[in-house]
Amino acid sequence: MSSIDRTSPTVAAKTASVTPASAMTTVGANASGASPAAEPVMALDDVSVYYGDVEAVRNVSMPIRHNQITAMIGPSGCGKSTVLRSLNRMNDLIAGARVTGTITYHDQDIYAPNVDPIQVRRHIGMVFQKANPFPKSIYDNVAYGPRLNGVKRGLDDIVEEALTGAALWDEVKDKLKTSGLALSGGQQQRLCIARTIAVKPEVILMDEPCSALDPIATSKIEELMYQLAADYTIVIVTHNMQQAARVSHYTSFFTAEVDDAGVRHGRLVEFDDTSKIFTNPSEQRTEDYITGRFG
Ligand SMILES: Nc1ncnc2c1ncn2[C@@H]1O[C@H](COP(=O)(O)OP(=O)(O)OP(=O)(O)O)[C@@H](O)[C@H]1O
Repeated sequence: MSSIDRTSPTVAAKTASVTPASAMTTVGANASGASPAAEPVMALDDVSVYYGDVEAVRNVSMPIRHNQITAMIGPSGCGKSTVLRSLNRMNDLIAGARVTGTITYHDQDIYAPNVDPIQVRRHIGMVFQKANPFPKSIYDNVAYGPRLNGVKRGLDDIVEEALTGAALWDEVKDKLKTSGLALSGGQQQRLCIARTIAVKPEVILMDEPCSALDPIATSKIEELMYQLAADYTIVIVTHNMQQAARVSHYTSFFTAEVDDAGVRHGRLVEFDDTSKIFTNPSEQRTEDYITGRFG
């Protein structure tokens, strides 16, 4: 296997039911809309991530379900970003980082020796904490990935479609030649989302995409996430529990534990429907965290 196949029959049918974000505004009020029927697109099985000799995250197992939004929450340093980066092999770019266990995408091990990480990232895209447009025009930012993939024709349509999908088209359609860096922070983040969806990934990883944004720009991105979930599977790391409760269908709660040898590791405490995590979690540690008793 040298490439990654996203057309597995296991996810041929779109099974998600998406609840409008506006219907989910307060912590605990989330009707979740989690679709138990949604097939996993990805699965983590006993995943540990090391930086050199240090095991930063230990034994994580959870599914990432098709066209659902999965949030990762937990206190600082518990390994949320580390796990997120392992989902599209971004950790490969960090010297000394190593993943054990299995992460599959459509039942294919993305760390198998014959899998090309660039192919993985084509199917599993990423949006970072700080918007990072290239110092290029808005058009060229969005066209960058398709051009890299050898697309020469129909770029105008691809750019319009991606900017429309990222809820930015109306704001920029008359200034496509303007630098992406001239946009506001929230617009830059939506430009980065447009850049990501222009290459039509199936999964979008978002690492605290709103942490640098004001509340209005944040609510636009949250609304956008909900729209994107009709077509994409999204995994989001967020420090903001209300955000996790508002936007996600599933939530994984991580914490850091100190083992018998005194070494600190990130652990997945609980994974469940977001509504369950925020109203009736199974673990005391989850309840303590979401009620603000620690973290
Ligand atoms: N590039 C790296 N090299 C070495 N150690 C790292 C690296 N990145 C993260 N770590 C360590 O891995 C552990 C988990 O970090 P990570 O950033 O994944 O946690 P997090 O839950 O996302 O934290 P935060 O919420 O503060 O962003 C921490 O102990 C951190 O110091």
